[in-house]
This record gives sequence, C-alpha cells and structure tokens, in this order.
Amino acid sequence: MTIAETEAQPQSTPPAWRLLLGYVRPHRWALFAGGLLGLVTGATGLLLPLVARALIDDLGHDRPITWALLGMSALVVANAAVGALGSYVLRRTAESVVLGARRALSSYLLRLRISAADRTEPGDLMARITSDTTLLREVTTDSLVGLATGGLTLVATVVMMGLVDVVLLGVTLAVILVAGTVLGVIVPRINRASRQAQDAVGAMGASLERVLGALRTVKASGAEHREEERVHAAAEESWRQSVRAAKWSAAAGNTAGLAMQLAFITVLAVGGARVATGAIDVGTLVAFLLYVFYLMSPIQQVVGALTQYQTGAAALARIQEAMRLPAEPAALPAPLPSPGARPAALAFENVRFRYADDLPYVHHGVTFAVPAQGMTAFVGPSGAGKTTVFSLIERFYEPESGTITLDGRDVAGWELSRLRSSIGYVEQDAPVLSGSLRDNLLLGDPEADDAAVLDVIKTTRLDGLVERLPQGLDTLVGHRGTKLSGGERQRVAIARALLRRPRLLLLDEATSQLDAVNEAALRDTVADVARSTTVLVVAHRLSTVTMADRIVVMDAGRVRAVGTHRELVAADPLYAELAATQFLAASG
Ligand SMILES: Nc1ncnc2c1ncn2[C@@H]1O[C@H](COP(=O)(O)OP(=O)(O)OP(=O)(O)O)[C@@H](O)[C@H]1O
Repeated sequence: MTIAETEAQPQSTPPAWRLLLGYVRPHRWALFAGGLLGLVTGATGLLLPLVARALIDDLGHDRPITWALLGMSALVVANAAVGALGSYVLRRTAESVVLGARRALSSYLLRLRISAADRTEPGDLMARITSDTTLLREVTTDSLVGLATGGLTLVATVVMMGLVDVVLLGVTLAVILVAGTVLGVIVPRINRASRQAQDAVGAMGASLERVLGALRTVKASGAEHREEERVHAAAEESWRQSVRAAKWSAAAGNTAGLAMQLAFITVLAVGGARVATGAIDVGTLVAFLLYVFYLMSPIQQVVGALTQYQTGAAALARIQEAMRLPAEPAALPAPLPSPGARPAALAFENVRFRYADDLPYVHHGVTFAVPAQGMTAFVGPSGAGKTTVFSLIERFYEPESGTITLDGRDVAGWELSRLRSSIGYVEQDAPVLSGSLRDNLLLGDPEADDAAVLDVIKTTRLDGLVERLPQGLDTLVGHRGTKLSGGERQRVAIARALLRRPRLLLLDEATSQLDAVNEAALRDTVADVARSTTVLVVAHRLSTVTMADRIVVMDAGRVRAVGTHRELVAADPLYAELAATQFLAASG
C-alpha cells in the first residue's frame, strides 16, 4: 500500500513553489551568486564580438593587434573561469538543497508513528528519500535559475519591443497568449505523468524491499520468477509514465518554438502592411523582427524551466505527502535509568484498543496490575492480544479508552523519550541489525563502557559465543543477524535491552522452539534479571511460566485469570489445557 492510499494527515498542502522555496531559502544567496555568475558569463560572451570587431578594424588600419589579442584571450579565459565557477556554485547549491530535503525527510520518517509505519511500505518511503529528493536538484538549478534569468531577459526584450512599436508588440503578445493557453493544457499533464512515474518508482522500491527482505523464503518457495515480474511491472510503469512526461515536455518545447515562428510570420505580415501604409519605416520592422528572434531563447528557457519544474513539483508533493504522515514529536534522547534504579510498577485499567477504526477491538477492557520487581508471564491463545499489551506500554499506539500507569502515573502523560528510556523491549523476532555485535549491543546505550558490555554478555550467557567469533565483539553479524542462530539473536536482543538498565523489561518470547541449551540459558538470564527489575514476558513455553511469580491468562482481548502456575492449573480450564500442550500459544 502506498502512502497515497493511507491516512496522510488531512492538512491542506501548500503549493509546490512554496515548498520549493522553503528548501531553497537557506541557500538563496548561493543561488543568487550562481545566477549572477551565469549572467556575467553571458555578458563576457557578448563582449567577444565587439573585441573581434575592434581587432578586425585594427588589422584594416594597420594598427598593432597585440592588445586586442590579449583582450580576447583574457575574455575567453575569464568566460571559461566564471562559467565554471558559476556552474559549480549552482550545482553545489542544488546538492545542498537535496541534502536538506534528505535530512528533513529522513529525520521525520524516523519519528513516524508505528501506526503510520504499519500502513506504509518501507521501500516506497526509501524511494522518496533517495529518488524523489534527487529530482529537486534539477529544479533548483535549471528551473529556478532558468526562470529568473530567462524571465529577466524576456521582460527586458518585451520592453525594448514596446519602445520600437506597440502595435507589433500587441500582435506578438497575442500569438504568445494563444501558445500560453496551449501550454496551460500541456504542463499539468507533465506533472501528472511525473507523479505517476515517481509513484511507480516507489512501488518498485516496495516490491524490491519485499523480496530482498525475505530472499530465503522467496527462493525456498520458488517464487523468484513471480516476484521478478512484480518488480519489472513497476519498473515498466515508471518507464511508461516517464515516456509520457517526455512526450508532453517535447510538445511544450515545440509549442514554444512554433509560437515564435508564427509570431515572426504574423509580425512580418502585419509589419509589412504597416510599412506599406507608412505607419512605420522598414528599419523599425527589421529591428522588431530581430527582437522577435531575441525573444526565442528566453522563452525556450522559461518553458524549459516550467516543464522541469513540473517534475520537481511532483517529487515535492511525494516528499510532502510522507512528511504529513503522523509522527511523534521530536525530542532529544532521555537519560537512561541510573544503575540500581528501582523497578517500575505497571497497571492496565479497563483498556480498550483497536489498531484502526475499521478493525475489530483487540483489547475489550484489559485490567491487571504488576507490582515492582519479579516476573509476570502473559499467556493465551495466539491473537489474544498479548504482544499488543507491550505495544501499548511503549506507546507505539494509544488506547481508545482506559488507562495504563507506570509507577502510578498515566503513561499518556509521560514524555515519550523518558518513558521509553525506562523500558527495555525485546521483540518476538528479536531483530538484530547489520553491523558488528558491539554495534548491536550499543544501539540502546552508545555510552556504555566495556565493563557494562561484558557484564550483560555474561548475564545473557553470550560469553561463549563472543570467544568463538573470529573478531569477538567486532564480528559482523550480517543483514538482520543472519550469521547468528535464533537463540543467539534472542540473547543479543536481551543483552541490548539490559544494557539500558531498564526499570521494566518487556520480553516477547519467540514462538520457535529453542534447543535445550539455549532454552536453559535464556531461562536463567530472565530469572537473574527478574531479581532486580520488573520483567513482563509474553510466554510461549511452559518452562518460562513455571518460574513466573504470576501469570496473566488472556483470551480474545480480555484477562480471564491471574495466578501462579499451580493455582491456574487448578482454577482455569483454558490455562490447564494450554499448559498440557507444553506450548502456551499454539492454537487460536
Ligand atoms: N499492527 C497491527 N495492525 C492491525 N492488526 C494487528 C496488528 N498487530 C496485531 N494485530 C492483530 O491484533 C490481534 C492481537 O495480536 P497480538 O500480536 O497482540 O496477539 P498475541 O496474543 O501476542 O499473539 P501471538 O501469541 O500469536 O504472538 C491479532 O488478531 C492481530 O492480527
């Protein structure tokens, strides 16, 4: 699903030119300097014929030509140097605009609400940061500078034409007006086609991300060919739309060219008649016709700038669309709890929640309380809403009604970064990021010293692994930690969470079975941690619940019982049945 199909916030979008100016404003002086250097280059170019005329004149009169030659050489060198400097300044400015847009967009996307991220494709968002921002480069230089310099020349030429003959100017402007109306129809089509081409690039990014993110599954399912077709279809759609945009751009350029030639013919006809009636002399007509020729270049420049601008406007709209997705407020990271900070107490009070208005409720009034310290296990059939409990504690989503309190304070009133800095969260599939083992551990606390790292490595029984790895902690773990076993990945994720000294540890146990050694290591780790902090575990294994201080049994979005293993086996038939299977969330 692309962003366009989701819940981009219903704010009115400012016009593209205003968005563009927002990105360009910090670089306006550099852009001005680049434009000015371009004008100087043009002016030095205009001087050359004059010097050449002087040189020929000197030759004709047998005068020395050294100075004229030196002057011409100096002008040629100055023209090349100023031209190179001008294009460098413009190019650099354009790259700075791209950089600004990339920084703004990537910062924004990292703050995206999980509810918004759920409904977008990472590949499409990536295309917006990489491909759409690139399109701003040409808009900044070609379009803005082209519009400014072309526009200036255009106005100057029109003024000169008015001074020569107002009637012929009226005739010229009438032809240009007709062409402008045609362009008014063509130009929005360039915008639409460019937008669709960029949307298709986004769709291609999404398809690619889908395949490359699950390459093993794709290969194992023999689905390479089908997936390849999806990616190719998106690439071809982008091609089709880009070709459409090219067609309309070409039409726009040629309309402008045609208009100028028609203007020339019309001026020749009307001017000829005026010469015949004696209203103007031949010299005026010739001068005016020369101006019509002069007009050609700035008009082409302005039309080129406008068509180029349409591509940029389409890209800007896509960038802006992403930046209207709901995001969390920007905040500096909060300090982590100090060593030995007291464990947190947690309570849910009649919490009702659903992931979206058109989806059924996941929590129908969940209520439970967890005292500070010790281990609480959540069990229940698959889909009962256990993981959702963790997501709500982390405030990845907000409940529709009811309250969630941490240390007696509603989490809705906590500053987000402070709330999250108190919590350690280990997701069910225990994501490990590419990079080294050390990078992964320090993700939550880059300031952690070696002693703290070694400490969590020992607590999570990872010391054996670190010794075995060729470069120890600096060994690269591969994309998503593919070089580690499932159990190792889980313990790395726990170590990472523990390094933050959480006052509340949320551990979503993996549903996959671990071998006996890994399972024992994990159990011992959790038991150790529960002695000094509050641990909540979504439990899928009997071995985990038997050591829990209390067990919360959930079913279909409600808490149906709370107690110890022994109490629940006797009192709750669902729990007794789940416990009998040894695997506590096997069936829904
Ligand atoms: N991001 C989401 N958007 C929409 N629905 C979701 C989302 N995450 C979970 N759900 C739905 O909410 C319900 C509860 O999911 P949850 O992950 O909390 O269950 P669970 O009890 O942890 O299950 P399991 O034991 O299988 O992990 C499920 O029906 C699931 O399909």
